[in-house]
Amino acid sequence: MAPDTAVSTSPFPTDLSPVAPYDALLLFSFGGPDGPDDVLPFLRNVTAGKNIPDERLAVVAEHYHHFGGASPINGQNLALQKALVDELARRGIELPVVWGNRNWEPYTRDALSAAYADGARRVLALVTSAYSSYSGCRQYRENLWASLDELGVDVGLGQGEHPVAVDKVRSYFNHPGFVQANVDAVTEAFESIGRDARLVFVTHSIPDTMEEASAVSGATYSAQHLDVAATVAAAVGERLGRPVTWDLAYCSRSGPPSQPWLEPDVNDHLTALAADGVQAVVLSPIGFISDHMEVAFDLDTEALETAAELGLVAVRADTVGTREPFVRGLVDLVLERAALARDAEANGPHPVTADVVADAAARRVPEAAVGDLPPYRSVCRPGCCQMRAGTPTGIPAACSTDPWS
Ligand SMILES: CC1=C(CCC(=O)O)c2cc3nc(cc4[nH]c(cc5[nH]c(cc1n2)c(C)c5CCC(=O)O)c(CCC(=O)O)c4C)C(CCC(=O)O)=C3C
Ligand SMILES: [Fe+2]
Repeated sequence: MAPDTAVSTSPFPTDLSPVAPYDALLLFSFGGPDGPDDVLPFLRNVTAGKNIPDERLAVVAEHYHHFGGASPINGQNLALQKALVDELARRGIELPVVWGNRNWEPYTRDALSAAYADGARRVLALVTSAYSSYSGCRQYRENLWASLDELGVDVGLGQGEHPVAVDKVRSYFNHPGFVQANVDAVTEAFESIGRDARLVFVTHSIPDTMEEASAVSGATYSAQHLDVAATVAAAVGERLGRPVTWDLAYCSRSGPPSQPWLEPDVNDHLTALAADGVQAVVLSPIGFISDHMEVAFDLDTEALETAAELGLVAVRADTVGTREPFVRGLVDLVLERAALARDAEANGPHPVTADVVADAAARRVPEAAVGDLPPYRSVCRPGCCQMRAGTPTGIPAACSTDPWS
């Protein structure tokens, strides 16, 4: 117990709004086509400067056309935006929530521009990806920097001068809210399958080079998933009253076949499990927060078809979507990031910007995490999550101690 005379170091002073210094929250997502005419321009946006073969693009365009040319992701982001607004209101917190995307309308720049016109000068970005890697973190931060640059020019500033300052909520893969919502969803899937089953966690594959580069600010992309998977599986086992056997598999590989990506592919893995005598599987898409195209097509269409062909009984667990523990956790993360910002302003750079904060007690603001890994950094390190280790992209990125790395 701290002595009574101790100076209060509460990260949540009562004289300030709990979200100060922020005046807007940016729900920051990938984006997806709204109709058939958007599919090709959207895919061009996504793959600009990437080494994605034309054949792969034609295949992915078909996935979208299979669903009428519209991605489910935009409706899901609107639902999450509404859930965040409701949860903030329930707590009596005033903070407008704007929605912007990297690859489709509403674009990041336009969302920031609207927030700026409404008076916002300090914006907090919440990315719809729970894990850290080039695709899940840095690429969003690069888009943020470019968008802020354009907005600066719009309002009469020069290139490199930003009218709004933006911070980012840390990668939240091991936050208790995200983990709890996954535990609930997987438990429900086991209850619905009503028999013993292998638990197969699934996430987006990435190139091996991107996996290696993801180590700069902490555990790698695959290590982050393995930690969450172990935590979720253990909690589900406790709920069911028996241990659960699990694996991690990958979906949605692209890139040329010559380039190594994380494996096993979920379809290959199901084939191997069936050959081993496994009869039933629960697929848990822990790599994704909503049922967007990777889930709707790569899992619900393709992987479930593979399972059926193999004679496997298979159920796909829900993504966290707008589940209550998840949304509550996101708002907790917003308050935590605001407390970190206030603390940094009052007491100098926060330890989150230092190299190692292994000891939870040494943190001036408590940051919740479950599993074996520490909470992820709120401010990315120089060179964090490049496309490949040791090869700077040369593209500036916001929300880092070194934007130009
Ligand atoms: C790690 C990761 C996430 C999870 C984190 C996060 O959620 O952000 C994610 C999410 C998503 N990926 C999406 C769509 C696409 N991703 C592509 C391509 C790629 N993804 C990659 C990685 C990831 N992607 C990578 C390494 C590539 C290769 C090219 C590159 O380095 O960029 C391509 C091009 C065609 C193809 O190659 O498949 C498309 C169309 C959508 C929208 C879905 C919808 O519309 O509902 C979402 C949410
Ligand atoms: Fe992707």
